[in-house]
Amino acid sequence: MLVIDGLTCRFGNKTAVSDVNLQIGQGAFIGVIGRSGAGKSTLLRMVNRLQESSAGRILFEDRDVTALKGHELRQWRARAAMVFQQFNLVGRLDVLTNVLMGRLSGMANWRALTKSWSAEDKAIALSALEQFDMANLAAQRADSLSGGQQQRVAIARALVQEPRLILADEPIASLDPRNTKVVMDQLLRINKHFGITVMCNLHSLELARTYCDRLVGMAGGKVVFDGSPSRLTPAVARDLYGLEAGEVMGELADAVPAAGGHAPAALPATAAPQR
Ligand SMILES: Nc1ncnc2c1ncn2[C@@H]1O[C@H](COP(=O)(O)OP(=O)(O)OP(=O)(O)O)[C@@H](O)[C@H]1O
Repeated sequence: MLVIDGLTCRFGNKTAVSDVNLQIGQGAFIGVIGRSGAGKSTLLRMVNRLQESSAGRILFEDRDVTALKGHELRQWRARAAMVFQQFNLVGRLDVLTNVLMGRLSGMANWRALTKSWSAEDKAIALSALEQFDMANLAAQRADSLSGGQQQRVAIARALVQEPRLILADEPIASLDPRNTKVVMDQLLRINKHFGITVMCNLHSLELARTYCDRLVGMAGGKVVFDGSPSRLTPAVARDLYGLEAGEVMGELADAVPAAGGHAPAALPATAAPQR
């Protein structure tokens, strides 16, 4: 269980994330939705501790993640693997080495410094590539791959970190529709097969409704919707996205009522299904 308790992040006078409270059971697939600037990235980055919080706590299986330092913090960052919109691979290195980077946190210092991978680490990395039908690309430079292939390598790298949680920050924002489906299917497979919790920031509500079992809607740094995708009605979308609602709702756009006819402001955060 991941517990986010009163989590807040301020940048100077700006409150990017304000008093967020969530309880997320192991194995959930959570979509974090909301317009640009709502605080989605900051929330995910705080969970990984890439971004320090200004107030509040993060607990994972009753352990206070917000207090971790040094080796324990590095281990947490491996257990809560990030997947980024821009993949964050090392382009000049081959695919296998990029995946092996996911093993660094568990390696002895001398091995990590000299990048002398053990036979076991190589086997784990190759097996991760095989799972996604990418073993044939192991020797290719990462920057020679398409965007979709690079994101699949990044997810393989996340998987060899032996994560309990994958934090995917708009993972398909740079991809075409075909690769979007491949990458989302890959995240779903990891979620279902290994029981790894996924928290995924998504711009498209259509995708969020298709893949996620729970949606967390943010506006102005606060959670304003928390519930199952079926409860994400056009009216809720309008509250979250305003005039952009039609654009992000995809095939449901026609059902979105005309602007101005709906009460704005924050919705009450609702009791969410906990798994
Ligand atoms: N390092 C930073 N310094 C100052 N302000 C920041 C920083 N990071 C984020 N912000 C601000 O915090 C707010 C939330 O940003 P965040 O990136 O979390 O939103 P988001 O919902 O992920 O948006 P997007 O979908 O555009 O990525 C924004 O107003 C943003 O400008």
